[in-house]
Amino acid sequence: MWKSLPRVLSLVVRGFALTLAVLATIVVIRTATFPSYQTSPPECKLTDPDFIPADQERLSRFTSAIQFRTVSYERGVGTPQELARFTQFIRESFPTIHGSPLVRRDVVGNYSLLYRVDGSDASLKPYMLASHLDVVPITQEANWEAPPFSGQLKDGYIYGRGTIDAKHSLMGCLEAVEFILSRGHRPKRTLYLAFGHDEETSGHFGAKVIGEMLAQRGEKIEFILDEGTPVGEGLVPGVSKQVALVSVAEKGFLQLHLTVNEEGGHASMPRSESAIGILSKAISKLEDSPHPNMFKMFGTGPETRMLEYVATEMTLPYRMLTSNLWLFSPLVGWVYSKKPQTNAFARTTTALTRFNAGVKDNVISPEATAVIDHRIHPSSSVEEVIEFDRKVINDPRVKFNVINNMEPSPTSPYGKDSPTYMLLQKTIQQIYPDALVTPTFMVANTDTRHYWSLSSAIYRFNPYVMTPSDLPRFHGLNERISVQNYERVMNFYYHLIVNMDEPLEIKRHGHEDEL
Ligand SMILES: CCCCCCCC/C=C\CCCCCCCC(=O)N[C@@H](Cc1ccccc1)C(=O)O
Ligand SMILES: [Zn+2]
Ligand SMILES: [Zn+2]
Repeated sequence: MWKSLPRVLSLVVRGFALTLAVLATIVVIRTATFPSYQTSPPECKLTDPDFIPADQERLSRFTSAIQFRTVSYERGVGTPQELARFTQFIRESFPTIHGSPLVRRDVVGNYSLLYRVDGSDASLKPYMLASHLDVVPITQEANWEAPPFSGQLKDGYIYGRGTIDAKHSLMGCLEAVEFILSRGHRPKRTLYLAFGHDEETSGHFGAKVIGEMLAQRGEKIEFILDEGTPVGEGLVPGVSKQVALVSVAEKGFLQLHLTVNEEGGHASMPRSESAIGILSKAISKLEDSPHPNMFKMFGTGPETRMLEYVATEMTLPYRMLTSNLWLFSPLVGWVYSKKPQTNAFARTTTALTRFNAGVKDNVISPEATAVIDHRIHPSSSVEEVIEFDRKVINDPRVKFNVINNMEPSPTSPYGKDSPTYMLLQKTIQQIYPDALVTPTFMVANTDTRHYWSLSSAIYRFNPYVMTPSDLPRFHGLNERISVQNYERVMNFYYHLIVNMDEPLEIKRHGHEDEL
């Protein structure tokens, strides 16, 4: 028996070497032949009259919009007077829209705005551009480089709350429609503009009512475009070109309230465990036990499709990994888990957002509460997340209460078989001729959840460029947009509206059919 050992070992080594060689060959072949999902940008000239300049007048309108403190604090707690002033400002700033016989304006839920621009061909389904009037509150005001409600122009940037979330798209859409109507053009297809007033606190009194109103009218919408993912520069690992990230889906969310009630009493005679201690252990277990990494689970959802769309444009090591996700998805998953902004694409996230307990230094608190904010990966569900958390905490003294939840959204059509996605791609390439375009999903949420019944084609995209260092500006300090980006925003919506005059059909040219 011992005599045959060298032979057996040699067979094992050879078998191993052969397997490696076969795997390496497949990897190399797939890397070399991986299909490109990118199309060349369309011909277009971005010169007057096909261009909206960010001139003094338009910049000043945008600056003024930033100066309205339309803050949403909690659900149902906003700034009604500011909203009323802001909607009046909008009415006065866009006289052509507000005087046009083609435009119907409805005020919904007291402050939200719904415009309908009547197209010339009533047989075409309308489409909808969405944004919101409200903004989140300011933190650390003293640390801003320019006052947060100033709209101050500094070194080519306009500073202020709402500049990227989302008064840019609100004003950008209005500027585009004003521009088109003032040139005497009537769009072929009816267009809705839907601007909620409480998106930042879940859209319950704004977008939800708009959605219900349109549903009641029996309106079916060709496609909806809301705020969303940007044109990333340095955001997608391994890609140096700009990548326009078009979100075709949205994570779900689950806001959980955890409570522990225990006996309180005098701090001089503590029991071995307290409400605070029990809850602290529970939430630290949650933080230490991330939800499964979907790449590592050989995911096939939008998290992998997004990468495949740009695979051929990646640097060689990333290109090799991405062209061979069948083998390397665990490794890619590991890479993605290293940064918060990429980790959010890999899994359901867990954020501990509130922790409350105690009334006095020498009183043992009888109660401790915490809020957990989960954003649910498209391949998971609310039930799965609650189940996971219960197992991890494994302590019946911790009571669960669901505050707010939403299942991950349906996925909208994308790729060459979707005329609306391709129309978005074409418009993006008119503004960003060098950018790649890829479908992805939103890691945060938008008002579009109130519009699911209106359309099966819902996209979330912000037509401005963002770098990794810009991401903390969302809801954070020094929110700002460059003048160049604001100009691109206006022109993106303008080009989109013009492009919507063309028939929506699947266009196939030669070898692109093969993809
Ligand atoms: C691998 C690719 C990496 C790319 C990274 C891209 C990073 C994403 C960039 C920007 C995304 C920003 C999205 C901004 C929109 C935020 C909208 C928002 O804040 N919505 C609220 C809505 C809400 C939800 C639940 C309760 C109340 C309000 C939110 O999501 O919190
Ligand atoms: Zn927003
Ligand atoms: Zn926001």
